[in-house]
Amino acid sequence: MKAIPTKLKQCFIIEPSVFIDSRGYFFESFNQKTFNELIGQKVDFVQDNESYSTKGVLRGLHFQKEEWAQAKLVRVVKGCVLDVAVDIRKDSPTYGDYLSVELSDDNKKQLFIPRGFAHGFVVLSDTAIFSYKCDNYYNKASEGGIIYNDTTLNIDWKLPFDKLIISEKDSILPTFETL
Ligand SMILES: Cc1cn([C@H]2C[C@H](O)[C@@H](COP(=O)(O)OP(=O)(O)O[C@H]3O[C@@H](C)C(=O)[C@@H](O)[C@H]3O)O2)c(=O)[nH]c1=O
Repeated sequence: MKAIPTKLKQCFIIEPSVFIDSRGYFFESFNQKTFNELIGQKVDFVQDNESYSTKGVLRGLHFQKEEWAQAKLVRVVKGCVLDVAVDIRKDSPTYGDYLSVELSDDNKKQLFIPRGFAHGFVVLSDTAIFSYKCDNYYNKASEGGIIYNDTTLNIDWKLPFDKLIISEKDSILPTFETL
């Protein structure tokens, strides 16, 4: 397993070691000890989530506020998504920068997104199963978000806006400037 640093401090691309033989493949999708050593921090994941979406579905950009903030380790079990993490740590030199990475069942990449980020993804394949670990529990009252087409962030979602499928909740999220 490798952890590749990104332009956003504490945000890592994780590449698992995949063992292929005549039966198929095997890989450790998570190993707490290796993971904590590689990223140089101790993260205690407490909740696992999975979602299924069709092509063009965009979920995000989401975060939980203050003491309910969540670090996430995200991956794709089936299909391909463009995953986006936005640095919303006000004291960060990369405040307002975003990282986008294609995650797929083929490349098996994972993205570790620390607390203090907004997160979202768009499905590029016909369907996708998205799976992720969180280091804090879901708390509806502390949910926050940023609108996907925010003009300050100017995120390239790789699909035309008229092909996107977005929940009612996500289509009325506030702008980055209002954070
Ligand atoms: C996120 C979440 C949702 N729910 C419920 C609330 C709601 O009725 C239903 C669907 O919720 P949402 O529409 O918020 O689901 P979704 O848009 O998939 O939300 C997720 O988006 C991605 C981008 C993230 O980063 C996640 O942290 C999470 O915010 O599931 C839980 O019970 N537990 C959870 O942890």
